Amino acid sequence: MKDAKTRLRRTMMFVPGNSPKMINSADIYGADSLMFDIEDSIAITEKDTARLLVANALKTLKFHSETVVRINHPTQTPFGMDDLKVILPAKPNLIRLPKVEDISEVELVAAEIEKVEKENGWAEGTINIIGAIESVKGLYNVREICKHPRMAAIALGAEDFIANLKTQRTKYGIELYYARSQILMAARDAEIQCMDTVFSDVKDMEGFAAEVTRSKDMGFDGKSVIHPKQIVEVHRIYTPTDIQITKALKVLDAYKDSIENHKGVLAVDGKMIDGPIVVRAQRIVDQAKAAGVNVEEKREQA
Ligand SMILES: CC(=O)SCCNC(=O)CCNC(=O)[C@H](O)C(C)(C)COP(=O)(O)OP(=O)(O)OC[C@H]1O[C@@H](n2cnc3c(N)ncnc32)[C@H](O)[C@@H]1OP(=O)(O)O
Ligand SMILES: O=C([O-])CC(=O)C(=O)O
Ligand SMILES: [Mg+2]
Repeated sequence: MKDAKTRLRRTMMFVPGNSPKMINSADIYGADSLMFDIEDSIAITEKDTARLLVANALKTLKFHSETVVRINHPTQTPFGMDDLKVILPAKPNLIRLPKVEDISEVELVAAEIEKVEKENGWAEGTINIIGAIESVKGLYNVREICKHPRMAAIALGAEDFIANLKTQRTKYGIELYYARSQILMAARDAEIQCMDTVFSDVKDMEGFAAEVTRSKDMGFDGKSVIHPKQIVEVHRIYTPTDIQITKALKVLDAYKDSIENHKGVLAVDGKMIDGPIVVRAQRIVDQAKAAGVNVEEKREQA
């Protein structure tokens, strides 16, 4: 479970669960997580087919990416509990609980997971939950929701959220600023991850890059995406630059030296280094390593 709360999740790509073609090729695009959808991209008449297709894919295909299944809501729709019955035995890494509004909904899904883990002799925490806040009511309960032990991450579902807010999405996202901030604070307080919502215009790569940069700067761990070409852009934005990495290494090396040699206040390139700077430097190095950067090579180049 520890890994579920910390693993690299820069991108989580939605894959419609009724498309064998997209399901079969999804793993080649290098998303950190793949989210097979049986909720809003699937028509009511296709729910049974999508559920079975996704379960079958999970059982028979090998995935490098983390696997996530977005179920239908377990109490607000007649499909959610059946989704769990079919999907859980196929052992996805995470269940995406959409439109979550209350801790009781997380408890309901968690109880089903626990049952299936026990039946199969799997370790506790084999399957975890990512919730999606998609309404004001959900936002008001987000702190309690994030603290459930099965929760690995929380996400914003902006399309539904703005419908509930009775507004529209703007270029700068002012209408989502409060929700994004609140969800982030709740995630950090609960020590789980936080994913930003989809950007639906796949043609507008400039607008997409601007939104990803803003949400990364706010503190989000990653972005939900709907098309393979969005993956490359998010990974580029989320991977620290060479300059950031070498600077961070310098800070960490100086800090290590000051601890080992009992030195007092230290400075790097004329700038005083204190606790929070060391923490941020460590995060940059961790992010670079997680993204596959050879950090030792950068140290040699520094
Ligand atoms: C508000 C919400 O709930 S959002 C979440 C629900 N929405 C979704 O799940 C939508 C996911 N995305 C998609 O279905 C598609 O990207 C669409 C419909 C938007 C566009 O699809 P296409 O017109 O096929 O896009 P395009 O032709 O550019 O695709 C290029 C390739 O990427 C593949 N691809 C595109 N999107 C995806 C995806 N999400 N997952 C896997 N493969 C994909 C296509 O199959 C195609 O493969 P090919 O080159 O082997 O033929
Ligand atoms: O969770 C997401 O990003 C997609 C979604 O369902 C929404 O925006 O309503
Ligand atoms: Mg939604």
